[in-house]
Amino acid sequence: MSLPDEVRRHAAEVAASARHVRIEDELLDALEPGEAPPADAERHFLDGEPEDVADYVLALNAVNFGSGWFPTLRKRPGCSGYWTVAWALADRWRAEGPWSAAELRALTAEEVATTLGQPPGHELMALYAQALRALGAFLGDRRALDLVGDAGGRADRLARMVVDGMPFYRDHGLYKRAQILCADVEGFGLGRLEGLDRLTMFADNLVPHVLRCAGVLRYDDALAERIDAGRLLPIGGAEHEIRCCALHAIERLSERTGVPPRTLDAWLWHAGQRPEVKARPRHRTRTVFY
Ligand SMILES: Nc1nc2c(c(CN[C@H]3C=C[C@H](O)[C@@H]3O)cn2[C@@H]2O[C@H](COP(=O)(O)O)[C@@H](O)[C@H]2O)c(=O)[nH]1
Repeated sequence: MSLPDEVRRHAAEVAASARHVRIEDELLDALEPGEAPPADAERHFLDGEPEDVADYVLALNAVNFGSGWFPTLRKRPGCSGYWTVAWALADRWRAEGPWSAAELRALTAEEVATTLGQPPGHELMALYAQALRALGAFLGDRRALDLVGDAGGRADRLARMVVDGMPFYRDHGLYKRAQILCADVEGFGLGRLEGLDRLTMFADNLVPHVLRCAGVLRYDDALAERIDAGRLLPIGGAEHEIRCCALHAIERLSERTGVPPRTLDAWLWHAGQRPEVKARPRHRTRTVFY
């Protein structure tokens, strides 16, 4: 069974037995998912050689987590946590070029903090440095485009390669970051991967929040109060139910609309950047998975 199909089945099983989260099916039909986000050539690194852009996409995806710590990050003006990290990394690429695999293997938390404009002792910077060192070890003497080539143009294989090769991708059951990496390979123009439309939604904390704001996901009172009070949720349990129910709801919406889950995800995540959506607290879990 392909990795995305494994995720689809897992999420359906969790959604069927969820105790804290319910999908309001009739509101799902009424959902306006929004529209495709515009390319952002300032906050992303798009304007370089394909090899350098590929290295950027891999490094950015290696640190595409930390939402549980984002309220403690120094954000760039008008930027969310993700965009703060993406923009700072793009600036580094424009100023000094890519980190080579050897440089990745030697990265310290202090260097990562300096690059991203964060306090040196920040816990998330140590995790980012660990993730980037693991990327350097995983690449060996390859560059990012070589990795895409090794996947033989198949999204499922690329996803499994990074899950097998780097522990921080082992978001078992949902594999959010392994799947979004595949979408980004195509999204950043690095090549065609077959099977992209079989990818599921990318189970982070923002898309489920957009669904909650639309009434599609309903949390039980205790869970809702905890999230609205900004209290962290431990990994597993309710946060896993939230992510599985969101993913399962998007599967249903995809079946009805014919729009691939990865496209619905992009529209909804982009919609989630709106101030009125950001004004309401979403669930926070400190994990390397999203
Ligand atoms: N489901 C889903 N989750 C996504 C993304 C992205 C950005 N990627 C796209 C952006 C342009 C390109 O098209 C990339 O594909 C980040 N995240 C997650 O969000 C969280 C951070 O959120 P905030 O606090 O607001 O920055 C964090 O867990 C991060 O892992 C996505 O697209 N879908």
